[in-house]
Order: sequence, then C-alpha cells, then structure tokens
Amino acid sequence: MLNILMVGNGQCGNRILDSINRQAFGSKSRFAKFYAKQQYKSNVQTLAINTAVNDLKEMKYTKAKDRIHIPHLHGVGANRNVGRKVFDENKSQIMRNLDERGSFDIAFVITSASGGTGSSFTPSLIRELKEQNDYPVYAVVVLPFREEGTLYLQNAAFALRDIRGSGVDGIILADNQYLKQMGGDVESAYDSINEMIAKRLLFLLDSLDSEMMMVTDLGDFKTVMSGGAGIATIGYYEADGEVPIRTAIQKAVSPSGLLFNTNVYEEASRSMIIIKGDKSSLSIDEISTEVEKLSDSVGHVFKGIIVRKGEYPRVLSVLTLESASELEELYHLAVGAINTEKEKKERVQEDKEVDKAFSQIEGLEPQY
Ligand SMILES: Nc1nc2c(ncn2[C@@H]2O[C@H](COP(=O)(O)OP(=O)(O)OP(=O)(O)O)[C@@H](O)[C@H]2O)c(=O)[nH]1
Repeated sequence: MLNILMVGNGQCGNRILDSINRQAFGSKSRFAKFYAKQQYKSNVQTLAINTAVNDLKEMKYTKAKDRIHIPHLHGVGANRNVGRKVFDENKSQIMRNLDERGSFDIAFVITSASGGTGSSFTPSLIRELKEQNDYPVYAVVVLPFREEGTLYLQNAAFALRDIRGSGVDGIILADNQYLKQMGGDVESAYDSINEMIAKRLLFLLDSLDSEMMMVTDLGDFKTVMSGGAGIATIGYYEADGEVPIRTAIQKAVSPSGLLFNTNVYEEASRSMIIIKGDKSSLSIDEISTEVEKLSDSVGHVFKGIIVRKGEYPRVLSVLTLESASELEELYHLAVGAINTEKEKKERVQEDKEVDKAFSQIEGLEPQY
C-alpha cells in the first residue's frame, strides 16, 4: 500500500483537493466529511493550506484537521512577495503538521500559478519537503485564463520558474484557458475543471497501487516524469458504452482529453498509458498497435492494464513534454504584462498631477 500526500495551496489548490476528497468519499452528501471514510486504496493524506480563512471554510469534503489556516488578512492579494514572507514566518508550523503525518512514498502539491498564496507557498514548500525527505514531489499547476489581467500573467510566469527551480520532480500542467471550453459561468467552469483534474489524479493514484494484468508502478511513473523538460500533462477518456479500445487510447491523448494544449505527437517525450476495463474490451493486439504508434513519435511508452469486471474502457495518459509552444506563448504574454505594470508604476512616480492638486491647500486650514 502506498503512502500518498496531497497538499492543496491557495483557493484553487484547496478547491481541487476538495473535489478529490468529494470523489474519494463516493458520496455527494454535504455531511460525508463527518461520517464517511475516504475510499482510497492507498493511505492518502490530504492537507489544504491557505491564508484566506473563507476559502478553507468553503471546503465541503475535507476534514477540519486537514485544513491549515495561516493568518494573513484575507489572502495575500496576488502579491507573491508577501506570500513568500508569510510562508517563511509560518514554515515551522506547516512543516510540523506535515511531519506528524508520517512518511510518504510520493507527494503532490496542487496550486494555481497566478494567485498570491498558492503560487508563492508551493515552491517554498516543495523545497522544504525535498530537503527533509527523499520521496518524489510533483506539482500540479493550474494556469490562468489569459484575460484575467497583468498581475496573474506575471505571477504565472515567475511561479512556474520558481516551482521548476524548487527541486520538484516534475510539474503537471492544467490550463484554465484551454479547459474553459467546458462552458457555463466561471463558477461552474471551475467546478468542471476541478472535477476533471481530480478524476485524473484519483485514477493515477488508483493505478499506482493496483494489481495490474500488465504492471506499471511508481518506478515507471517516476521515469516518465523525469523525462522531457520537467513539464507534463495528463489526458483521460472514459467510455459510456462499448468502444474499441484503440479509440479509447486515441481519445486519451487527443485535445479533448488533455489538461493542457499540446500536440502529443510533436511535443511529448515519454508517456505512460493506463487502461482499465472489462477483459472482453481489452484487445491486446489493438492496445499494442496503438502503443506502438505512440512510441514511434514519443519515444518510450509504459503501458499498464487493469481488468475491472463489467466496466466500460477508461484510459489515462501521462505525458512529459520536451517542448511546449503554448507555454512559450504564455511567457510572451507575461513579458508584455510585466512591461505594462512597470510602465504604469513609472508613470505614477513621474506624474505629480495629484500631488499638485493637494499642494494647493498646503498651509491652509478648513474654515467653518
Ligand atoms: N481551475 C480552477 N482555477 C481556479 C479556481 N479558483 C481560482 N482559480 C484560478 O486561480 C487563479 C487565482 O489564484 P487563487 O488560487 O485564487 O489565489 P490564492 O493562491 O488563493 O492567492 P491569493 O488569493 O492571492 O491570496 C486564477 O487564475 C483563477 O482563475 C478553481 O476553483 N479552479
């Protein structure tokens, strides 16, 4: 049995963690967290960390003991410098809480790249975890909608760079912009995106701890994640009826199944494909042909097959990328955003118009 740590930092990280717990409780009841036991096969410890107490209170499926509030007003207002400072001031409390949870085989830290709390806590937390332990730590990082503004864009660029430099064993990207095709208003888009990410992570956890017909394990996952440029994404397909297994595999690496915009056949570097379903739907010939096709362009593909009686096929793909044109595009936008912020600041410093207005009443007193 694997010991797995899942930390959700900041609002976005908290909500995705809550979605993971909701799906793991297997109950939609609001009271599930009080009486139900999570249905994890592994020993999974979940921990939500936030500076904003309201974000923590909003969590419906994560137990109170698994939520740490780091008091700082109502969040750090997208300011990563403040976030870093707040983390340092509270580091010992956070690390003590994690130490008390025992030792792990693998950890995931989930955050948005663009807010203040999660994006600044995550690199520091991962650095601490890596210094004090020898298990692999992966970051699950959510990129912003591109229209959310200059501060979020610049945060995303710096946060990703900081997380990459933190000693992390790999970064799994999910992109709000790419996934907004889910439609609906922002809240329901968030819910659907969180559910997609949660479902994929739970499938991954389940597979890493499974008795498979053909085995992929934590070692294989580590090898896949260490390939490429340290950046990865996950794809998924779930059939709601009988479909040929080759179609299910193709869909799990196609744009509709991925969390991040990439052309797998051009940008992926290593891959892991995990296939679940009833024995009757798992044609080994079809699986081999599809995996061969993928490995022709990707390089190495690990495959795992899990037989689940009576279930329609489900396929998960983990793909590390050696290049990511979408990320280059994001950094291009971020440079523009940083320059805009810089120019605005300089203009305010140069522009003394407001000071001139105030100076007109210098030395005067109100007369009543
Ligand atoms: N997918 C998804 N994205 C979210 C969610 N909540 C916020 N975001 C995105 O996260 C970014 C903002 O980061 P947050 O996680 O809200 O910020 P924070 O880490 O709590 O930091 P501060 O609020 O600045 O203290 C924006 O790009 C949002 O679009 C969510 O539930 N799901």
